[in-house]
Amino acid sequence: MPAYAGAMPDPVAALAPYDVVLLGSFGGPEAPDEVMPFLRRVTAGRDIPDARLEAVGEHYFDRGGRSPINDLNRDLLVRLRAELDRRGIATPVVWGNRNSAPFFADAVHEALDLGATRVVTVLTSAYSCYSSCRQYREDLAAAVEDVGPAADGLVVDKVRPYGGHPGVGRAWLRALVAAVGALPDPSGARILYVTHSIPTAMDDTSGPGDGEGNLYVDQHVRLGRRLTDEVSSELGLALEGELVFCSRSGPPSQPWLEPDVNDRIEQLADERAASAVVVAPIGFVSDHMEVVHDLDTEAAATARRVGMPFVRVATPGTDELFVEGLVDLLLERAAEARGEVVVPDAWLPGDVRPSVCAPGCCPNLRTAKPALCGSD
Ligand SMILES: CC1=C(CCC(=O)O)c2cc3nc(cc4[nH]c(cc5[nH]c(cc1n2)c(C)c5CCC(=O)O)c(CCC(=O)O)c4C)C(CCC(=O)O)=C3C
Ligand SMILES: [Fe+2]
Repeated sequence: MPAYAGAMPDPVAALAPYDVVLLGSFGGPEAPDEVMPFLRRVTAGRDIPDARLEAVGEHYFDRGGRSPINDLNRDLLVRLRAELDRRGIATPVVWGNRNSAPFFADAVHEALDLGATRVVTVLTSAYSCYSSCRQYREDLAAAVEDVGPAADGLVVDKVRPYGGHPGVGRAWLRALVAAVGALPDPSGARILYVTHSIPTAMDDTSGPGDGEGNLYVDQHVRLGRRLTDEVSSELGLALEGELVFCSRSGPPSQPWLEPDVNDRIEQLADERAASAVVVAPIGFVSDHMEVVHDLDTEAAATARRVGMPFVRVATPGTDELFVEGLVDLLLERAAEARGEVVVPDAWLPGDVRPSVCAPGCCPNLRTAKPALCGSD
C-alpha cells in the first residue's frame, strides 16, 4: 500500500494542490474530411514520405475516416471519473489531445473555466522518448501560450512515465495469461511484445541525457521480461518473449528500431521456431489505429500467409487494474507536489522516472522548444 493512500481527508484535498486533472492524448480524425488535416498536423516539419502519408490515410478511410482513439478516451474518461468518485475524490477531469479536437488549448480553457490554478496531467503515453514524452510537454507549453494572459500563472505538472507501474503491468499480465492459456499448444508459443518503432536516433537520446540513452527500448524490454517470467510461472511454462516494432514511418534511408513485427513473424515461421505468436502491444494503452490496423489487420494477415497461429493480447483499455493504477499515480504525484515523502509504487525496480523531467531529457533533435512539466 503506498504511504499516501491513507491520507485522503476530503474530496478536494486528496489531489491538492491540483484542482484539475488533464487526460492528455494523441488524438485522431473522426470523419473523412479530418483525415488529411490530422495527418498534416502530426507530420508537420517531419521527414515522412508522401507515399507513407497516403497509405496511412487509406487505413483511416477504410474505417470511414474515423480513428477509434477518441472514443476510447471518452470511455477512459468515464472510468477515470468513476474510480475517482469511488475513492471520494471530486477533482474535475478534462481531456485534451495533441493532434485533434479537443486540443490541449481547449482543455486549458476548460480547466481555467473550472477555476484551475494547478493542473496535473496524465498521458495515454506510458514511456520515455521525444515522441512519447517531450513532444507532449512542448505541445502543452504551446497550448498555454496560445490561451494567453488568462493562463498566466497556471501551473501544469505531469505524472511520471508509468510503463513500469503495477497497474499497467498487472493489466497486461492478466490479458497475457488469458491469451496464452487459450492456445492449444502454449508451450511452443513466442511472445512478441510490440511497440511503436521510432528513429534509432530518438531511442539513443531517450532518457535524462546524462549518458543513459536507449531508455525507450530498455523500459519495454524490462517490462517484457517481467511479464514473460510472470506468465510462465503462472501457467507452469518456460515461455520466450522478445521486443519487436510496428508502424515505422520514416524514409528507408533513416534507421528506425527493428525488427518489424511482420518480418519477425515470417522469420519465426521459416525457422519453425514457434508454434504460435502471442502479440502483446505493450507500447500502447488502448486499441487505436496502430493496434487495429498494423497488428490486427496487417500482422494477422502476415501470420495467416505463413501459417503461423496468431493471437493478440488485449490492451489495458479501461481494465480496472489500469484505471486504478492511473488514480494511484495521480495521488502519488499530488503527495509529491505537497512535499510529502513518497515511496513510488513500482513493478520494475529502478524504473521509476522523475515526474519533473530533467533538463534536456528526451530532446527535440530538430528545434529546441519550450516545454512544461520539466526543470528546463
Ligand atoms: C512513440 C509513438 C507513439 C506511442 C506513444 C503515444 O501514444 O504517443 C505513437 C502513438 C500514436 N501515433 C499515432 C498516429 C500517427 N503517428 C505518426 C507518426 C509517428 N509516430 C511516432 C511515434 C509514436 N507514435 C513517430 C516517431 C512518427 C513519425 C513522425 C513524427 O516524428 O512525429 C503518424 C503519421 C503517419 C505515419 O507515419 O504513420 C500518425 C497518423 C496515434 C493515433 C492513432 C489513431 O488514430 O488511433 C498514436 C496513439
Ligand atoms: Fe505515431
